[in-house]
Amino acid sequence: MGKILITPRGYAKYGEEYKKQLEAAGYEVDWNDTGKPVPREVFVEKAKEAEGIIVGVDSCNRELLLQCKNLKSIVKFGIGVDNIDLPTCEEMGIKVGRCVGTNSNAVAELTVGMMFACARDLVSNAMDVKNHEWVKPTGFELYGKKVGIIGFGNIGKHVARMANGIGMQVYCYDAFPVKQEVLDEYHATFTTVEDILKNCDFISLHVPLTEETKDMISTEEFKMMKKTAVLVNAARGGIVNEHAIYEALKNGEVKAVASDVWTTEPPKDEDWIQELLAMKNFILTAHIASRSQEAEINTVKRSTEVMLDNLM
Ligand SMILES: NC(=O)C1=CN([C@@H]2O[C@H](COP(=O)(O)OP(=O)(O)OC[C@H]3O[C@@H](n4cnc5c(N)ncnc54)[C@H](O)[C@@H]3O)[C@@H](O)[C@H]2O)C=CC1
Ligand SMILES: O=C(O)C(=O)[C@H](O)COP(=O)(O)O
Repeated sequence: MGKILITPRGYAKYGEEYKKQLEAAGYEVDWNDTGKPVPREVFVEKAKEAEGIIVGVDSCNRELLLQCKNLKSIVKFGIGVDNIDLPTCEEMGIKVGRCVGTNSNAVAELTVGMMFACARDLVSNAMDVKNHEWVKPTGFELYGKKVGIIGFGNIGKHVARMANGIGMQVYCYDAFPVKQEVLDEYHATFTTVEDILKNCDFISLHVPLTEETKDMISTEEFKMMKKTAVLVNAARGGIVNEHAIYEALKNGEVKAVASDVWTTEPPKDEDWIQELLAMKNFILTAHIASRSQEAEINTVKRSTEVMLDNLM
């Protein structure tokens, strides 16, 4: 009997019915219902036996894949496949699937929430109040401001839709041309990354992590931004150079940075990172953008469908 390994915790929360579908198709399903990440050595041992793996952020690198002689399909429980060695999968004939669009709205809502939080110092003010400091910072409104969306895919478009509702001016850039009717639908103006960096009040990143996007925002790019700019990264750690965030905030080059992601999650215990985390105008969340009930339920359903399609 073929085995399917499922590691994301979200699957076990909502997946009873979908696990049964996989079993009815003749597979033995091993899912992670511990509520904790699967320890690496356990993941490796189980992956070696599996025909299919539904995976969140566990690394499916070449070293692992070469040991997975039965593996026919990996399905990302989400969208970003930077943790999966795609060339090795191709070489070994392993099909890789994603759950396109299932978490886009959730990520966009967190992104826009971060924009509001940065503009009005919500996190730092709430912390001040918890520390018995009744202080009143003056922030600014999103209405009428320019938002620059880099990566105009599923999430980028949801952010644009929300920005339209707020009354922001929407600018976007993508590596691929965006049709005029799509730009019209989102009241968006296609422009360059440089224009977004220099002129936008809010800059939001929604590109995958690739060789091209690694360090896309670093020291030079921060220096191009307005001193009042807010940068939000709910895409991937490594797209923004993290030491450059520290330098830019320390030197007052931008108003605030919010990130849901980090190169090494959780961040390492280094002095400069601790200093950055203590800054009032820096927000880091624990890669939670896709963690809404709605997105998790959509993703359980879709990851099951994609796995069954791939294995048939
Ligand atoms: N924080 C979180 O929990 C989550 C983060 N993500 C991240 O968000 C990223 C985007 O997700 P979706 O919008 O669903 O993907 P998508 O594939 O719909 O959109 C990505 C867009 O980026 C564009 N792009 C690719 N390389 C580019 C480059 N070098 N320069 C400019 N544009 C480029 C693509 O053409 C595409 O339009 C994912 O790859 C993933 O890393 C996704 C879901 C959850
Ligand atoms: O879809 C993506 O890309 C993501 O970043 C995932 O949704 C996040 O993965 P988990 O931490 O939920 O396994």
